[in-house]
Amino acid sequence: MVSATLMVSGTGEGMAASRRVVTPGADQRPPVTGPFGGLTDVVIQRLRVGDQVAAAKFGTGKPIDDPAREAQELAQVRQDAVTVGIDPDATVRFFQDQIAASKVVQRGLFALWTAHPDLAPVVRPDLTAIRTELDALTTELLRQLVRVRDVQRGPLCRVRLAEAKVTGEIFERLDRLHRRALSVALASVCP
Ligand SMILES: C=C(O[C@@H]1C=C(C(=O)O)C=C[C@H]1O)C(=O)O
Repeated sequence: MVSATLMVSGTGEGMAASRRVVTPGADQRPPVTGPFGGLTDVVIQRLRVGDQVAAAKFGTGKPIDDPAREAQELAQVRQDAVTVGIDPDATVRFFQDQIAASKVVQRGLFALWTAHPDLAPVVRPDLTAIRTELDALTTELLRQLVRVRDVQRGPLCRVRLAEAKVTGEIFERLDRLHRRALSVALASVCP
């Protein structure tokens, strides 16, 4: 039995974000399907880390936006893209979307927790540790981008992406806020 804070759709944006439910084998969900399944899976993992970032910042006066950190991340992925042989501009665009999506999550949760302080997290995670986790996800996302290169160029890119997006939303039980963030995060995957 795994206890997880799940985001349940249809109950108002973010309102269910802090509802504790116990799901049998939440770690055994079916995988997001199709050639973009792996990529979408990691994108969703990164969105969930956005919840942790929000919890680390909320009530501390730390702003959601950290332009210096963003610039450093984007410079790094530009360099990494060249190393692994994928388009640096497209890669930077993709990571700009990941950052924007994380901020959608953070803003949504800040708004929720401000309006409903009883739903605010009681434990404040360590932002430095979370950023280490984000860096690891960056490496994994780059790996996934290399894997999907040909599908991105193919005629069915949007169809395949829609498949991964919909199965991701359902299997990962994303609420409205996280679905909105997922749309932002996947916006530039297909040319
Ligand atoms: C995730 C954070 O919040 C924002 C989003 C970032 C990201 O998604 O990489 C980076 C910096 C911040 O603008 C953070 O501060 O680490």
